[in-house]
Amino acid sequence: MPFRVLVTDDVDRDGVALLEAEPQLSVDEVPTLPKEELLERIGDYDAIVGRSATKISAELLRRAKRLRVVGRAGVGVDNVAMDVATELGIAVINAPAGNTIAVAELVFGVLISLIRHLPRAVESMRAGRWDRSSLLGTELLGKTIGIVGLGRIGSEVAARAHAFGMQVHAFDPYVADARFTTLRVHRAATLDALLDEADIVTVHTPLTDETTGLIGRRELARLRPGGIVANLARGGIVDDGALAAALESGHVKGAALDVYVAEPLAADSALRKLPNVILTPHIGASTAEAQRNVAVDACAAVRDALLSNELGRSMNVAAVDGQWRELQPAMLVTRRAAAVARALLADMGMRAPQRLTLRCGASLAGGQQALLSAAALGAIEGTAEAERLNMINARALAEARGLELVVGESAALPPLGVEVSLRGAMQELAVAGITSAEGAPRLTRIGGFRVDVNPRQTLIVLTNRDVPGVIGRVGTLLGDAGVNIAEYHQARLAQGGEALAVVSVDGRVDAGVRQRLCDLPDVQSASVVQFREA
Ligand SMILES: NC(=O)c1ccc[n+]([C@@H]2O[C@H](COP(=O)([O-])OP(=O)(O)OC[C@H]3O[C@@H](n4cnc5c(N)ncnc54)[C@H](O)[C@@H]3O)[C@@H](O)[C@H]2O)c1
Ligand SMILES: O=C(O)CC[C@@H](O)C(=O)O
Repeated sequence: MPFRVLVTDDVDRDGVALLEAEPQLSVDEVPTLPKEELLERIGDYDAIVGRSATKISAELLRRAKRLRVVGRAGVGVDNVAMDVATELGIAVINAPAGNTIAVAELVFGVLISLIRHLPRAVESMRAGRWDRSSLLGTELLGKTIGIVGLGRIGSEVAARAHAFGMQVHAFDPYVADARFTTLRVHRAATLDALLDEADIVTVHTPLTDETTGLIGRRELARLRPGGIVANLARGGIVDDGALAAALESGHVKGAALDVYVAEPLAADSALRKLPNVILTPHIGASTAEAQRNVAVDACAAVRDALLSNELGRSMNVAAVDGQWRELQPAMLVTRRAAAVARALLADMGMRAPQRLTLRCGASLAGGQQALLSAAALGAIEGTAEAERLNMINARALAEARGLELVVGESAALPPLGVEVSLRGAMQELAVAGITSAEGAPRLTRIGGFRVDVNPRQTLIVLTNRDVPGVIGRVGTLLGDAGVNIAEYHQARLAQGGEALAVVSVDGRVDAGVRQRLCDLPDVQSASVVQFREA
């Protein structure tokens, strides 16, 4: 059955066409739906793609029993209940870069409109007047622009501000000095320092707890008299009430707003009546180029997530710096190692490990967070509802069970090696593996035993006394049970001592066969690890 994708909010055609081109995808394109209708329909879809108009609420996500992917043709995901999506294992994919230029250009559009009184000039001409004297403006040249948030858009605003001959200052505690230097931007040590210097303040941060009300009454008062404020980022970063008061008192000379706490802005909002304010209806990203860019970007990523389980672009899966495909073998061996450790400990009577420690070789350092998700997945799969368990929610689910997750690099491992260690109150077991560019991933160590086996389909792990005849008896028993052996690796610590065998077999091994293995002479334990599909 094809995956069903609901596309809404006027996502650009070029993006939708990418989805429609796939025979395995069935696409329904609808205008922005009223909340109740969307709640009714969402249960039929595997993915939804939209812009900011459709609210992907917790209620909607919980109704969406099939949903695997939310695609956002744009940057902001403040319309998506991200925590709930993560809890349910639903990937949230956005298009972070495609509308950067559109917003940066609009910043200068609205600033020049403000300081040259363009709306009044146009209006006066339409009214048949010739009011040149009341339309005396000011210039950008030589003025100081204070950029709050030197990310994608803030950086493009900085580049354009230079072109206008402005002094460019910015405040962004999360951006390194080197970036300020490259962009030729003066770093303000604090927001207050920025406000002290700026003639124009423009915000380009996300809306977070920290940035809500970032520019409030105190900050506006700090701005020099006659200052200008622009918010084309998210409603609420600039406190509208405080801004209105500062504009009415004349302390702030002008403001430009494209975004509002509640959108659409109420028809009777007091903001609409403020003097010298340019209001636009959230059109920062509304250029043909930007809409095409974000639609193509988001739809391609949604397609790949559905058809190839490619989650590297998902915001709520651990970041892997664009190396999702390259990390697949390492993720697989990590997940398998964790599954083996969990199964062996469970057979020793320890079903609730308290701590999972993942160590990665040097070449896997950039993928540590994704690999930790893979380890968490391996550690709980088989004991959680498979339908809803994936790389996105595995860590949250594991932690909810009290499993502490730790990851770090280890110089003792080969560059492409991993080791998953699970620890309970009394026992600890480490399972190591390795991946290579060419071959299949291999498990290389179980506890103290060196092994060499490809963890595919089903693994039987036996402990036995190192005496003659055990391998033959195991082989015969499995053969009689119709279980085909793919690989058999026998390891021992010392001749005649304890030995461990890992047997990779095709298909399933039932409880009866396992019991008969346990009952064989000289076999001390037999565990069966049935791997889930990758
Ligand atoms: N008006 C529109 O149509 C439109 C379109 C696109 C993006 N946006 C909004 O613009 C904003 C910026 O987008 P972007 O793509 O540049 O994001 P980005 O993530 O590239 O940059 C955001 C920057 O804000 C900084 N930041 C975070 N918290 C901060 C704080 N407390 N103080 C100072 N800096 C802080 C971050 O370090 C980062 O550098 C977002 O809110 C986005 O939703 C609006
Ligand atoms: O046009 C839109 O859908 C919103 C654009 C913008 O705010 C974004 O978050 O990308």
